[in-house]
Amino acid sequence: MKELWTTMASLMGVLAFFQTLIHTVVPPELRFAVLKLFQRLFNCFSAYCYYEITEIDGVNTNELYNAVQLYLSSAASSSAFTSSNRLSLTRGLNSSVITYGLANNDRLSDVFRGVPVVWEHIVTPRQSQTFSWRPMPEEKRGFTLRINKKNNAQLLKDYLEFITEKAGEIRRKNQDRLLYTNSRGGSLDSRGHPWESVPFKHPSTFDTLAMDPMMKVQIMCDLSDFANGEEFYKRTGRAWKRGYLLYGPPGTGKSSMIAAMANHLGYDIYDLELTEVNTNSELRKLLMKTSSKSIIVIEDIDCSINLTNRKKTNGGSLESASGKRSGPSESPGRAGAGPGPAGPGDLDGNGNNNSITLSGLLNFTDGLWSCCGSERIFVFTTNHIEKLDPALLRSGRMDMHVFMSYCSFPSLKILLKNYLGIDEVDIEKDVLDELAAVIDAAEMTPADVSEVLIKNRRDNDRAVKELLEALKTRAEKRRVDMRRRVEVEEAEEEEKRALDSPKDGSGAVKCGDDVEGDYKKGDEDNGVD
Ligand SMILES: Nc1ncnc2c1ncn2[C@@H]1O[C@H](COP(=O)(O)OP(=O)(O)OP(=O)(O)O)[C@@H](O)[C@H]1O
Ligand SMILES: [Mg+2]
Repeated sequence: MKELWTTMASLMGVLAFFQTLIHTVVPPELRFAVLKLFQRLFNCFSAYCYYEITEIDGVNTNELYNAVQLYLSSAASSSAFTSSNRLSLTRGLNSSVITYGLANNDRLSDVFRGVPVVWEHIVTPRQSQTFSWRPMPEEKRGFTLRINKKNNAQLLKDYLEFITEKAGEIRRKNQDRLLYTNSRGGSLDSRGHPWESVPFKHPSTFDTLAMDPMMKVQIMCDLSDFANGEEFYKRTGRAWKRGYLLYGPPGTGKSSMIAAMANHLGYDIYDLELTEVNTNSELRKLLMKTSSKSIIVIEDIDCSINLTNRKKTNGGSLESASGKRSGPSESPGRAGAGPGPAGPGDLDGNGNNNSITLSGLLNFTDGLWSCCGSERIFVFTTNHIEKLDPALLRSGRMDMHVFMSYCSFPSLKILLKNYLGIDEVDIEKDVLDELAAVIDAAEMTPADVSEVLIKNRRDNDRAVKELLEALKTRAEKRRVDMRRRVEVEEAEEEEKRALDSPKDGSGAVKCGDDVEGDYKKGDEDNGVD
């Protein structure tokens, strides 16, 4: 120990000697160059390489600096005070997340593929204000990366790529999602953007979503596979996109599922209001202005556009897909026509297709234009799947069809946990059995169940009792309705049979009867062409 201190003292002495020597012998204007020379000499003998990443690269912001800052913020928060005593804390506008950062002139160690590296955050006052078109910060900031010389350049490249990727992930996680809408119609904002956005704060997650647990896991895995599937999509030559069709009665959680998907993946949502889109080319422009890592949603697709008369619109839409006939400037007639089921899909007086068609929509989701970005999910919702054109339903078009059903017993357990904070074990056995027995017959939506639970959430016993009552009443009403319907159907059948049977009651065809005429009449009655 004593020897170490002696060596250190002599080293300090040597350094002090050299410093005095430089100050006395070397003229001030050469001092900087001499110091640089010494630094180079020192670097030759050093086992480390140093890389500087400055905040501003010339006059532009250095993206790598921002990425490193974000990456180190997560490293700093995970290793907390173990390697660094001082951390800076920030919270961005519109964000509810607090970010840790490396304090000025502090350092942090990291390990990449088993290789230790050290980051230092260097902040110095900016000395001379050089001329710039934009005001420069008063401080000069940069990160210095120290890495062992024996590690090759490939490692550095991989490490920086890893940091950039990680930073993107953190950025998405930290920022609140954005919900975009095209409710302004075709008009653009000052930046030429057709979408308006607001922070997306929907709290729905897969944990709070009441649905079949198996299906939930399947959808979550599918989403994760999609998000991590860049390599797979590249290898198989498929566009990196996925389509989901959510269908089921109102109040079964289709919109909640979309919010859960966005929160699960950290994607933005583009809520496409089809009734605000006038032409196929407008639709394409909207698509081109969406970002990757987003969910493009068309809610109530059966109500948004007349998708059934496909034959009528097919020819025209091919024209518009080629970009020759449609476009706002070429379709003034449509501009004031207003949306609605009667309008879309029709040809105008000149025979041009100046409106949005099914094939335009399919080009949007499926055709070449759908690939003008990547990592995008299309979600369509409908309450009436039977109303959709088979072209939309055929396999491969929408990758997953998800039926959002009435509240089942497993879903009920999730809602009880969400709203009342209770599990099965907290409910009396016979009440639980009654709930299980009546839930399917009641066909109550999760929205209806939630209403009952919210109303009584201050008193759990009362909430469960009221829910059971509501379920029983609903099940009984359905049973009565069903019986009545069967009776009406039977009566109608009976009446029809009585009308169909020949007056003499024999039913036999006699000579001279107009057989052909009778068949024709019957066919007409049945609506056969
Ligand atoms: N499966 C569910 N899990 C949890 N909550 C649900 C579920 N379904 C409905 N809810 C509750 O009911 C409300 C309405 O649900 P949501 O808007 O998601 O239904 P929807 O299927 O989109 O209905 P619509 O077809 O009318 O658009 C939500 O705010 C949510 O609180
Ligand atoms: Mg909805």
